[in-house]
Amino acid sequence: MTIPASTIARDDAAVAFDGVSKHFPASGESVAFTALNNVSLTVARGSITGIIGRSGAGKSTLIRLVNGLEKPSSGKVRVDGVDVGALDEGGLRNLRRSVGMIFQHFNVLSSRTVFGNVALPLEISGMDRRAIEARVRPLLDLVGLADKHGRYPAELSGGQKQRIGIARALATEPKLLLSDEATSALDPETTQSILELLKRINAELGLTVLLITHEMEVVKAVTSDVAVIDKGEIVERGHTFDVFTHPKHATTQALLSGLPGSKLPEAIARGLKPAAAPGDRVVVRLTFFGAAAERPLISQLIQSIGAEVNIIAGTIDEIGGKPYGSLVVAYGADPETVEKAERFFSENGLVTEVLGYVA
Ligand SMILES: Nc1ncnc2c1ncn2[C@@H]1O[C@H](COP(=O)(O)OP(=O)(O)OP(=O)(O)O)[C@@H](O)[C@H]1O
Repeated sequence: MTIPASTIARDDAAVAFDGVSKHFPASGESVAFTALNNVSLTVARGSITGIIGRSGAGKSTLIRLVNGLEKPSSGKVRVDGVDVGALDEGGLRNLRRSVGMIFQHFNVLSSRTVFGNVALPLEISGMDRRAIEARVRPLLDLVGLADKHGRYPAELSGGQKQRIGIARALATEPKLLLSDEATSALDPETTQSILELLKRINAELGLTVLLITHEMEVVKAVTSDVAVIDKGEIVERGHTFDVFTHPKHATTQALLSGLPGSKLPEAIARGLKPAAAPGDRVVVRLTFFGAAAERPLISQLIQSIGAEVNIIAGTIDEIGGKPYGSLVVAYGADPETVEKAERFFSENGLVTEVLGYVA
C-alpha cells in the first residue's frame, strides 16, 4: 500500500517535501527549465539523510528550497512543520537561524580569524561579547580547532576551513544542518574525518543532517537514509543499507558501479561474453549481508557443487554500520553445476547476479 505523502504525520519529519516542483522560466538566452518535478520526500528527525544524483539532477535546487533561497513553483516544503513558502522576511530570518548550512568551498571570510568566523552569525544577531565567547569556545573544541582560534583561514588546510564552516553553521544552535557537497573539495582522508565529525555532531547534538552529494562513498559512510534524484525526480529512496544492497533504479545502479570494490579486474571484464560456449565458466557476483558474512560460504559452495570455484574479486565493507560483502566467483557453466550452485545460493539467501561467461 502506498501512503500519500500528504497524510504522513509531520511530527517525525524535520523536512517534508510535498509534491514540490520548481520551474525556471525562460530568460534571455536560456529556455524554460523544470529543475524539480513533483518531489515528495520526508527527512526523519535525527537522521543523516543523503540526496544523491548526478550534476544537474536538481540537488542544489532542492536544498535551496529548504532554507527559502528558492520558492517552489508548486507544492510545499515544510521545515519542522512550517511552510517555508509562506514565510515573510522576518520568518525567513528565523528559519535561517534554525537551519545551518555548510558548502563545498567553505565560504569562510579570509579577513576574520577562526574565532571571528564562527562568531559572525552571533554578532549579526546582536549577541553580547561574553555570550559569544561562551558559545564559540565549546564549538571550536567540538570541531577540533581550539588551538587555532586566533589563526586566519589562509594559514589552514581545506579540512580545517570546513571545520570552521561547521562550527559557524552550529553557532546559532540549529536543529537542521544542510550540507551542500561539503566534502567534494577535500582529499579522501580529510573527507573521512569531516564525515566522522558530522556523525558525531548528529549523535551528540541530535541534529538532523540533510546532505547532498554526487559521491556514493559519502552516502555509504555517513547516511542512514538516502534518496536518489535523477532529472528532477526522486527515483529511489529508503534506508541506505537497503538501497545499496538492493538498488532498483538504473541510476542508482550506475552510481553504485563507481564504488571501489564493485569493479571487475580489467582483464576479466574485457574477456566477458554474454553467452556460454561448451567448457566456459560462468562469472557471478554474490552479495551477502549480516550472518552470511561470517560463514565459510566458499568452502560450502565448493562442497555443494563438487567443482572448482575461482574467486575473482571481493570486498567486505560496512554500510550504515552493517557488514556487507560482495564476491565475484567463477565456476563451470554446464547445466548441472549451475543448477547446484543456484540451489546453494537460494538456500543460503545470497543475492546473485550473472555478469557473463569466460573461456
Ligand atoms: N536560476 C536558475 N535558472 C534556470 N535554470 C536553473 C537555475 N538554477 C538551476 N537551474 C537548472 O536546474 C537544473 C538543476 O540544477 P541544480 O543546481 O539543482 O543541480 P545539481 O544537481 O545541484 O547539480 P550540480 O551537482 O552540478 O550542482 C540544472 O539544469 C540547472 O541548469
